[in-house]
Amino acid sequence: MNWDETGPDTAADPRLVDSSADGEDQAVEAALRPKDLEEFVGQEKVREQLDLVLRAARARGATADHVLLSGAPGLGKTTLSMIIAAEMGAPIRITSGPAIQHAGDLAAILSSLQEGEVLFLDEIHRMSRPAEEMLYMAMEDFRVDVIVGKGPGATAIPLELPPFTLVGATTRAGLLPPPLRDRFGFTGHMEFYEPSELERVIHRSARLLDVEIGADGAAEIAGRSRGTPRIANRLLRRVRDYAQVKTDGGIIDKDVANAALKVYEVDPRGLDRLDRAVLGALLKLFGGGPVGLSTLAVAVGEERETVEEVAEPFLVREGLLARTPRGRVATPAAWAHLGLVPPQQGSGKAGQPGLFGT
Ligand SMILES: Nc1ncnc2c1ncn2[C@@H]1O[C@H](COP(=O)(O)OP(=O)(O)OP(=O)(O)O)[C@@H](O)[C@H]1O
Repeated sequence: MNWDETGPDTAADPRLVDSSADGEDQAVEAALRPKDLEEFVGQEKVREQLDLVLRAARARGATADHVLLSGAPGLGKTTLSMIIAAEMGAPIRITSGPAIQHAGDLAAILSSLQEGEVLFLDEIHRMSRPAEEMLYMAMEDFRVDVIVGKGPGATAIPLELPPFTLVGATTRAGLLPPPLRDRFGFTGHMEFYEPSELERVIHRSARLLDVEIGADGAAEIAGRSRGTPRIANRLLRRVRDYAQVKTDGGIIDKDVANAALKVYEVDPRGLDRLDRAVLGALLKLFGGGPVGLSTLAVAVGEERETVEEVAEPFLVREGLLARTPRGRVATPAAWAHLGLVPPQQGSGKAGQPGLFGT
């Protein structure tokens, strides 16, 4: 198969393999979200542990303990928070760290919660410091002190809160200050999904979208979904479009999925045009490295941050690229993936330290 690795228009924006949600995702995701723990695919450990936490709380007639969910975007944190509310028969309020810039914003939300309500706080690590400190007391004592006035005349008015369950979500649990982390009764770490789990997600979504898909078609999409259900669902929708136009709505099999994803430039391992441009430049222009990030970014016509934050994490996770103190280095798997042969040791450019800037 002929995949183009370099070229001037390397920016694939918006990217089909980006794990954050775009407008179309948000509209469709509501329909595709599993409604209970039973329907939620994979994450066996988190599911089992959470099931115990929720059952025990229900048996006691109590509000469930606060839950922290950590993991990359698109792995199901929002979905799980909704499931927690559904399993507890409680309403849910959804907000996010960046939306709460002042302690007063948080006080307004907390004071309007109903008893037992689930408060889902996405990107909890991005909350402002004063709001975070208010949250400590709210989580522990179901109370907040609302400060009225300024300077020496300021007074704290205590406000009792109904018991509630905070579900915090973060992409990086390590960024949370320990006092906040410690106030969660349960922490679930969401892992990337196995291809077989993504196949189940795809079959389920296909049923809901009324799309006919074969086992080999689902496997083909799953393998390119970067371990992420959101990407699996998005690729399924694009393959469905292709099948609708090119095969008159025929069944999605391996060949259809393959041909569709070639059009969308998502390769068999889930790399898109930007990923392949970065990898292609590293191998073809710099002999596999080491090469500095800035040099690599110029070579693909992208910003340094785009290469570092958008392309590299997946390439590193896939074991195709390594970040070393001397610069970016391609692994043997990278050469194999692009069907190229690494230069012989000593005869080529590869492995010569400091040759390609920083
Ligand atoms: N375990 C799962 N089983 C089936 N579908 C899933 C699962 N996890 C996620 N999904 C689907 O993937 C999509 C994205 O999930 P969700 O919005 O919960 O991710 P998230 O981790 O909250 O992402 P973000 O951090 O960007 O908010 C949803 O449409 C949901 O239906």
